Amino acid sequence: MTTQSTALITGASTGIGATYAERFAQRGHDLVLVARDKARLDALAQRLRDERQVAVDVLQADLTNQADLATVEARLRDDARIDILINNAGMAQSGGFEQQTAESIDRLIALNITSLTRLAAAAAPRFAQAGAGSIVNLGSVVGFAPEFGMSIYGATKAFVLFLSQGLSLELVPKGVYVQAVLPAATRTEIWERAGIDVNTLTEVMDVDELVDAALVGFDRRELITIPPLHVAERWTALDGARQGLLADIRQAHAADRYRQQA
Ligand SMILES: NC(=O)C1=CN([C@@H]2O[C@H](COP(=O)(O)OP(=O)(O)OC[C@H]3O[C@@H](n4cnc5c(N)ncnc54)[C@H](OP(=O)(O)O)[C@@H]3O)[C@@H](O)[C@H]2O)C=CC1
Ligand SMILES: N[C@@H](C=O)C(=O)O
Repeated sequence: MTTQSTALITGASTGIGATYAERFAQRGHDLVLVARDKARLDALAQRLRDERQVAVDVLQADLTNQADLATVEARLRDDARIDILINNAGMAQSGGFEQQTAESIDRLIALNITSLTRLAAAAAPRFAQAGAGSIVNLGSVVGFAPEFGMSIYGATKAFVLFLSQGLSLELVPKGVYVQAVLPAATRTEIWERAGIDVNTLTEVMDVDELVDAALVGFDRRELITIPPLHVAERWTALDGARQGLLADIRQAHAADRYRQQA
């Protein structure tokens, strides 16, 4: 059986995921492409087989469906050729918090949080056992921006950042690389799917540029890759301030500002 490195990419039928598929095929990786739209997946798979002479499997799955998610989990657990997981599938939020329904909330969290976490959990033990493997999680700068107005979406992306930092601390000592990629507005269908005209946005990055930048971070084994952040020190300062806050936590007693004056 071939030991060719294989990348499993979720949300691979279009946008960032489809671009990751192009790039990893160019790099000679075999692929497993996951999404709901089988026709688009099949067309991309055949083109990449023809153009790049790599093996491409299509795994049609709705990652908000428990049975489909379990199928993809099993593939990650059982297929030893897969050593890269691109946890990319995601959706944005349509409307404000008050316009959300139980179903829209459940769908957003099921895709952006549950499926991403479950797939990382399916891959991590085998990667750790092998002492190798990469897990790439697609977050968003919106995870830093409650001002953006997509409160649930942004919260899902803040989750992705936190999870990636935690997984990196746990898995890097076992030889597993973890990367969180945080794009800003990037020209894909996600906007139209959320009912937003991408052409109304002032600045939008081309998807090829986003993924190529994310892969620079991947090749450098960077933990947090924020392609649109031109002042890298902003992130290091933010994360340093976070760690400073933790250092100032005194758990035994409430801070003076919360203590009733006698
Ligand atoms: N574009 C942007 O501005 C930004 C995007 N991101 C993040 O990047 C990631 C990719 O987004 P982007 O490429 O822009 O989005 P697109 O909407 O262009 O693509 C989303 C992909 O996810 C798949 N997908 C959607 N729902 C499901 C589902 N229920 N089950 C399985 N697959 C599903 C879609 O395929 P199908 O419909 O065939 O299932 C598609 O392949 C997301 O996590 C997003 O949050 C982060 C910051 C900015
Ligand atoms: N997907 C975009 C918001 O809809 C983003 O994360 O910027």
